Amino acid sequence: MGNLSKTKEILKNKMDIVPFNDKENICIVGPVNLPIKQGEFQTTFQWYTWLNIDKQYATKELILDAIVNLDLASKQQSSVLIYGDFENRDDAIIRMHSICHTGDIFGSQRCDCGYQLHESMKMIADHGCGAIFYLANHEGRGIGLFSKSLAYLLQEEGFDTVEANHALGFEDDTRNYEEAITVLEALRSKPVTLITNNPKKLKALKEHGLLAHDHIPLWGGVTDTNRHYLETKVKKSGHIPEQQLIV
Ligand SMILES: Nc1nc2c(ncn2[C@@H]2O[C@H](COP(=O)(O)OP(=O)(O)OP(=O)(O)O)[C@@H](O)[C@H]2O)c(=O)[nH]1
Repeated sequence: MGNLSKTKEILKNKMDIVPFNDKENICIVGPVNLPIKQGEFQTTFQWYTWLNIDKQYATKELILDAIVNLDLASKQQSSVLIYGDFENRDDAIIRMHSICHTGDIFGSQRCDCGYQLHESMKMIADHGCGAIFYLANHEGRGIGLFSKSLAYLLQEEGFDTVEANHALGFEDDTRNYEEAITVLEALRSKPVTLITNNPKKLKALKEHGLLAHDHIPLWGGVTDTNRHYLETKVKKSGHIPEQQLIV
């Protein structure tokens, strides 16, 4: 303990650097053993997190030296929970979950995000092999938390979720899945089955040749306060209704 070069050797064994774009690499760290308990549901996932980092930090050593000065707490990172033999098993199921501060953390009933997060974690553990990507730069379908609160204020005046985004000058959905797909490709090369109702997510994976034929729909957690939001997903955002099961 306390020997700096030994500490770095331990950490470097759990780090992987993969190219992302012209300016950045992605540094993936893990697996970290993560026992979790949510009510009756209790299991252990293998947790990986990742950092988009300027290519000037080209080695693990340079990254480890830089982290104290990079103000990482103000740039929230994404992560992924893995269950089972994710690299090798043929039939892995995954969810690409967009962060929802209000739904996932506070249990907001304005949306179905908290339900989808917890339900998909259970589905993956029950299935025996899969991953849940928790995407930190997707808040409010890509508009950010502050803007989402403005959108909610407009919704209280009668706008639906899509109209509120447009009224603020945003697209309905500005999310991008390239970063998560790069990490997925580092963890596994075989196709996956996606837990989603969202055809844009299916399209993103399909373009990378990573999509198994079927998808797994995830409707539920409907309340009086999120029913209109869920209906708007189908009517305006193109989400696949409950009864239509094949891509
Ligand atoms: N702008 C905006 N974002 C919202 C609202 N309600 C939830 N969100 C965000 O929407 C994201 C979840 O997206 P959804 O479209 O509900 O679901 P999805 O991820 O596209 O599709 P599924 O995989 O089927 O769940 C999260 O980032 C939430 O923060 C809202 O009223 N306005």
